[in-house]
Amino acid sequence: MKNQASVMNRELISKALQQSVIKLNPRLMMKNPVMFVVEVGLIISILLIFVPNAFGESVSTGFNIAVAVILLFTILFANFAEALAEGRGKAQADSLKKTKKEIMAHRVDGDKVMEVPSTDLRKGDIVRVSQGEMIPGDGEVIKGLASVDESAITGESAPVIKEAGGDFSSVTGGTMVISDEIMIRITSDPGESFMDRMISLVEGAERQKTPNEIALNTVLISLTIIFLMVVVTLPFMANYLEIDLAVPVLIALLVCLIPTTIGGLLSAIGIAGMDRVTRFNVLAMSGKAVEASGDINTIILDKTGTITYGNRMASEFVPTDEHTAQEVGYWAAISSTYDETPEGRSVLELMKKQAWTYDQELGMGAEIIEFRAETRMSGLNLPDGRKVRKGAVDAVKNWVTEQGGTIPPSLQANSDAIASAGGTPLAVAVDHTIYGLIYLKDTVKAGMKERFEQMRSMGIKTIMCTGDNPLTAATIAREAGVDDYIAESTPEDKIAVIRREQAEGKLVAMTGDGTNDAPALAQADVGIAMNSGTVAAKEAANMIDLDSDPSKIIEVVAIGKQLLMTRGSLTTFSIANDIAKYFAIIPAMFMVAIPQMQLLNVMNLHSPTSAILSALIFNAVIIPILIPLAMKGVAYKPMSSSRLLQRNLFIYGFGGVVVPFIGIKVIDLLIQWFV
Ligand SMILES: Nc1ncnc2c1ncn2[C@@H]1O[C@H](COP(=O)(O)OP(=O)(O)OP(=O)(O)O)[C@@H](O)[C@H]1O
Ligand SMILES: [K+]
Ligand SMILES: [Mg+2]
Repeated sequence: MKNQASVMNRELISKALQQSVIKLNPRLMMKNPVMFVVEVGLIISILLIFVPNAFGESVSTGFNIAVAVILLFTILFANFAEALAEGRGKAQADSLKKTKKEIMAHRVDGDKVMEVPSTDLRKGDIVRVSQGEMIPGDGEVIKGLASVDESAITGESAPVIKEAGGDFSSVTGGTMVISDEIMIRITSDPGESFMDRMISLVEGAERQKTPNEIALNTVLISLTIIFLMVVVTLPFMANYLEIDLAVPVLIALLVCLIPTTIGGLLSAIGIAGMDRVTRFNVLAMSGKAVEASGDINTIILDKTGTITYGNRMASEFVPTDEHTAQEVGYWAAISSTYDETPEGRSVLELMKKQAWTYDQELGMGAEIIEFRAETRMSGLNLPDGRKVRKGAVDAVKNWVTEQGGTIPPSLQANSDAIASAGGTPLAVAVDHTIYGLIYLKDTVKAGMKERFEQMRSMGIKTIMCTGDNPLTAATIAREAGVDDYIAESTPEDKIAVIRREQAEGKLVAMTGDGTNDAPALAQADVGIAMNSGTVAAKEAANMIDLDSDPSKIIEVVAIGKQLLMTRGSLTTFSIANDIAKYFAIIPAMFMVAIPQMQLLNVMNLHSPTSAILSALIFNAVIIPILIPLAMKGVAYKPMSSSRLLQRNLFIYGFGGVVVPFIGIKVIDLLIQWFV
């Protein structure tokens, strides 16, 4: 994603110009009712050029042609805004498509290995990928460990470790294995891969109007209908005053009154917002998620892999009372014989590093108790009847007590010492005896404290939710600088926290990487999964951060706020504008018949004709003038939302009334020699 198409290059502009003409098709136009009304006006005014008396009172052919030309440009400008916004996504999609090529995969069928094209792979297929080979499809590592170059999708050149079991098990098609060998279970059918989704996303194929946009559109349509009724009834009232109003004049009045500025820019604003998120290397699955992030009050983060680097490694075996470190290591290793999680394998690595041995045969034929977030334990039930466990200290304590064992006196102090240093203690037990602890080390990602400080200044509360013990949680929470934390939380607890906040009327974002985070990611208003995380997490989320940086939420929130502000500001501006145009046109229409109307001609415009045309020209050119603002968004500074609102109301409301007076006057001065 980092190899972006430059913001405005020649090719982009020429394609957008083409699209602006193609979009004149009334069937496409109908999707934007405000601009569709302008198009109907255009058709009528063209008709009047050829049949001037079609609706009675006629005006000069020159005026008729002028109105038609200005209306045509009004529509073209609006189309251009939308096409330009869409064009950037299309250019990105094209460059992504180029990286997508067909490759050969080694599909494993039982003990046969078959060479098949990647397009033949289906969900559930198992493939083997070795050093130097491209990963043929999205999937989950089921065996082995490899370093993978994901720069094709993330733009990040440093390789990442992918391994079975843990939160780093998901792989993406099109990325490259640069060392070792892994077995992968394919998780997507052809055409539904991550890359496919990414392409259709940036291409805008999946773009749907957000609820906010639909609401605003409804307001704009209502305004249009109201003004349409006003303009249609106007001739009857005028008739009563014995004034004849020509149809082209009425069309010009209508187009000036209806909210064409925001109507023309609305979809460009939305598309550009999505595009800005993508440029921060975040994939948003819907515009709704981007908008919601602008109003986020609370952010829930998981600890391991989100706030910390997540490579929780065994660094020491700590015995209790009469036991030795070797004994702890021995039983920790036995319990980890089949534990494919990074924590489990790091135990075996620490044994190797210490050059301590254990009976590798002992675990053979044992019943495997896999690690689960709910039990927070893993281990084996040995064939000889002994049960070996390792896991969160409180979980193992409960398990030992249930079997009638006692808790060694020194356990608590040792475990507290590890936890207060920010480490995770895992207790190791066989039946009713606790041998000691495994010290799992992890570190807080760099720069977290400053980032959480920034969130606080944006008025966002941060809560860390972890399955870890309270002491470790407290230490990491302090180190990272989050506002609040919840320890020993199960997946259900994470959802409960989100629901509690939502019940208070708050909008909640959740970041996470694990399968156990998936339900919470789905429950949150904005769920951001780390790209390093599991397939389940990525599927449940409505955004994926390709850089796996949880503090990226700051940028996403800023973009969301900016999107909402831009839309609000331009709507205010557009409607304020129309008031000024009203003052230009209404006096002009009645001036000839009612000389007193001259009083209302506050702008002292040259003639009725030039007044109407100036207003109409201003109405058209304001659209392209505002395109850069619609695309870039109005500037966002972290401050309270009420102050922001006041500031924007002043700039865009007051500015919206004043600017047209000046603009129309200038245009009037310029065209007075022609009319
Ligand atoms: N392989 C394992 N075997 C036994 N116990 C484990 C294993 N891995 C983790 N644990 C224990 O289970 C607890 C919960 O782990 P898990 O990774 O599910 O936490 P979590 O809820 O995702 O929170 P976070 O990711 O923020 O730490 C850990 O704190 C640890 O005590
Ligand atoms: K208008
Ligand atoms: Mg986790």
